[in-house]
Amino acid sequence: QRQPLLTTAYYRRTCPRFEQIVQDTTINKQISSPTTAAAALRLFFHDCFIHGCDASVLVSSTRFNKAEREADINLSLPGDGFDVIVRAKTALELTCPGVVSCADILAVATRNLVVQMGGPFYTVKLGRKDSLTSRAADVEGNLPRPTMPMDQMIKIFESRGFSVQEMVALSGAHTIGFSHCREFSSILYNYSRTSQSDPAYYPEFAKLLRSACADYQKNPTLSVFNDIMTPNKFDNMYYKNTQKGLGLLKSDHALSSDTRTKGYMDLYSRDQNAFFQAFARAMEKLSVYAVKTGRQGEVRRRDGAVNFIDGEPGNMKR
Ligand code: HEM
Ligand SMILES: [Ca+2]
Ligand SMILES: [Ca+2]
Repeated sequence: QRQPLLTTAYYRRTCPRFEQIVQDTTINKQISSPTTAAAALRLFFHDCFIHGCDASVLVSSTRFNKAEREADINLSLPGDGFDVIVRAKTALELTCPGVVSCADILAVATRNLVVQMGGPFYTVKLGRKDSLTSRAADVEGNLPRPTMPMDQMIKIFESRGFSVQEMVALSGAHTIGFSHCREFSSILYNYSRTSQSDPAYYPEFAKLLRSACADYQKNPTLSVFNDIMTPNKFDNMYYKNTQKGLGLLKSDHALSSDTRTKGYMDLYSRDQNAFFQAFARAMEKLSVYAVKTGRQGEVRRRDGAVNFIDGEPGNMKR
């Protein structure tokens, strides 16, 4: 696929305060809701892997269309991730109406929030257009699940041009944020530390998780930190944890035992600089993955709705 032309100067004349407005919004939002950074980072990943970084994940369902947001895997995306984008969009529409795409806001907000958590800076080029469609049916099978075989996880990344090493680097995102108990609880029982395919939980950690999640079937909102050591800091602790049996998801354990990924997990657990460099480069690459320019998309008036669909109520006319 041809790489469309994005530039860092895209809004320099049409919306010179773009960067400042997004920056003010992410800082205020992260202070009032500390879960925002992880929420936005996962939201961004789930957007980019489905038809590129085009804010398709932000679209709400209508009577006529079940949108990506309502795909099963996206139901757990927290409201704070959507809210920070809506806030920036609202401020930007007051300053430079109809100019800045939701896709650009999501890309820059995510980068800012990663940096605010202590993670590496990377350049985000601008000029993405927003998608004209969003379909829940396009999601399943195109995002990794914790119980997927490694072959399939690798395929999902490689089919989008991301190497095994880049997959491992991007997974370091699990250094922040939460997972719901239902995502890993079934493997907390009856696992064997010696079986190749079972996760090698440190026994005391498994015990802790079993008690934290004991009630999860009655209370599906129960969740735990992805990184129990430094949950609110973007660092390489995710890799150190998984090596010690403190990985949370089955996929985290798989990455540290599979021969194709283990070497990179070792490298990033030893060397935070190597991780930061690889993560920054992979995020920069992710942020331009399959983006839409020109007439392939539009600048939405609101994040949650495409501007006009024939005969569809609830959407603004052009
Ligand atoms: C490699 C395969 C991956 C799998 C199987 C996976 C799976 C998951 C699952 C099941 C959760 C818990 C969601 C919940 O219960 O609410 C989660 C959380 C998260 N994932 Fe991943 N993920 C993967 C890769 C990635 C990548 C590449 C990124 C970003 C670059 C990412 C960023 C996050 C973040 C930030 C959270 C925390 C979300 C929050 O706190 O709201 N993940 N992931
Ligand atoms: Ca998308
Ligand atoms: Ca951490």
